[in-house]
Amino acid sequence: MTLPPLICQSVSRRFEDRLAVNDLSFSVGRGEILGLVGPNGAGKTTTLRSIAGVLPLQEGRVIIDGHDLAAEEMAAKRRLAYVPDDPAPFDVLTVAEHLEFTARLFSVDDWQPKAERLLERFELADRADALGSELSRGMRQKLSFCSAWISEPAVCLLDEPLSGLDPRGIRSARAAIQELRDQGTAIVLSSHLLELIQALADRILIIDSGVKVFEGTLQDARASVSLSENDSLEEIFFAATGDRSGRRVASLDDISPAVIPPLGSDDETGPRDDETGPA
Ligand SMILES: Nc1ncnc2c1ncn2[C@@H]1O[C@H](COP(=O)(O)OP(=O)(O)OP(=O)(O)O)[C@@H](O)[C@H]1O
Repeated sequence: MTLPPLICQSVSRRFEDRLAVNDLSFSVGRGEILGLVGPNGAGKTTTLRSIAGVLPLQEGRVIIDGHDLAAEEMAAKRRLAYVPDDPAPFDVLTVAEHLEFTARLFSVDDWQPKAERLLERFELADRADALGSELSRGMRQKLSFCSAWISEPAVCLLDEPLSGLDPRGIRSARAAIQELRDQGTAIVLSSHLLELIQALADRILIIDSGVKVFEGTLQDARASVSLSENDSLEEIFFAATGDRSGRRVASLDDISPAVIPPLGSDDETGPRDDETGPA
């Protein structure tokens, strides 16, 4: 039996009286990109920050590469990389020192050649000695990519990963995301760039007001809202999230697959084969 590298089970997150994420469950399989989309304030960043352990988990369960985030925090976090929407490197560390720090933290073998390759790839090699405080917005983004990639994570969370990148950086980042997927990493890719999601994601998770409104493939979504096979994710997005009065054009609930075991399941090792998501 193989568990998906990322399992989120009934995750909820409240900020005072506002429920930002509401009973959200999904999983991401090995070598799969899950596209996370939703309107402003839908709860995408809160979801990613909860999985990454940046926000303490209030309700629900997160399992990363077989490790329960609450019970085995360090083991779970060692298998996870997170590229936040606004990366903030340490002001007093250089670019090269960031990669050394990350590599040592994650016990990466033979990290130096990997770091050099990543710096070349993301066009940071000539800024290796620059301090974090000296980096532009796009350079901080590229450094965040390098730091995530060097740990060879089982699960990678990407929050608006292309923001701030120049055209060459965008091309490199897209290729790097696909290669990471091909190496078997489970990726959650959150973005408002629906063209990016449509091009890279294997499945889509649409959330609105913290609630899942759809999980599945583009084909599933098109079928459920009677769109043609040429209709884009943008059409599906509007159908799923409705107009701003809250009205949904169509319900997509019926085709959202249940892929994880119920909370409190007796089988702590996870779901049976026939209950798991894509392997
Ligand atoms: N630290 C916080 N304190 C209070 N409320 C918060 C905090 N972080 C997020 N929220 C609220 O939680 C809800 C979800 O925010 P979140 O940033 O997760 O949305 P998002 O889908 O990432 O939005 P966007 O697309 O605009 O980035 C919003 O109502 C937001 O105001």
